[in-house]
Amino acid sequence: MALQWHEFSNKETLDQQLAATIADELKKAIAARGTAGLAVSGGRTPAGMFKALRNSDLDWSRVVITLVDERWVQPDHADSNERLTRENLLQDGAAAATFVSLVNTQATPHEALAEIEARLAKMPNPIDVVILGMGDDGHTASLFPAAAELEAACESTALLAAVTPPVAPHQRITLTLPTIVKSPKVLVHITGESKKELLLNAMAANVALTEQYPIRRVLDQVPLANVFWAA
Ligand SMILES: O=C(O)[C@H](O)[C@@H](O)[C@H](O)[C@H](O)COP(=O)(O)O
Repeated sequence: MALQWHEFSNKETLDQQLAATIADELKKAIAARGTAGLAVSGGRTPAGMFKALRNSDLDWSRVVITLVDERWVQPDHADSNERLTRENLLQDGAAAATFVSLVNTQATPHEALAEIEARLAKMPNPIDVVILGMGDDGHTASLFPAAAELEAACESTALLAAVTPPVAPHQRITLTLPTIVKSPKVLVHITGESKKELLLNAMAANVALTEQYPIRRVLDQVPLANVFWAA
């Protein structure tokens, strides 16, 4: 595991540079195999980057986009990561991309897993580019510390797992840790001094404590993780 930090003087520059990096990786994948897969995070951090990425000059019709994780709400809900992605990324040029939704109308993600896992047959495997966020508790994707399903989601051979966060709202569906770390390009997108400090603490923590920090468990298995950060 190695971390490469990319620090920017403001969030706008970070968004543009991260978008340019993602676009380059997607173009390389399309040139190599004719198709490219991208998994994006939700939450508050990515909207500006999505807006910068959506006009990148690439053949979006060859790109398959999904989420790293989704809250178990319908796509018109204010907390939906799909809604965030549709409104901010799947517009302009990127409207031509194929989007794979991670929700259906079943009551829980646990019941829906098999159907949604089958949808991901459209997604290149490994996923060419995975963008991770990080929560204030050290979670990434929906790998939450102390969740009952955490160990299974860190060891599963499936693409997806259902997770019940101990504190955060909504049940979740998430890429499993093995699915994330199989990607050749894992990019971490975080902002603010407290997240920088948290990530550095997680990476420095004694290995016995790493279960408190799912982000560390993921990055320990990535040969080179690039962190994009601005205050
Ligand atoms: O659905 C989600 O909550 C995410 O995909 C999640 O893993 C997110 O990346 C972090 O919670 C950071 O969220 P913020 O960007 O809102 O701080």
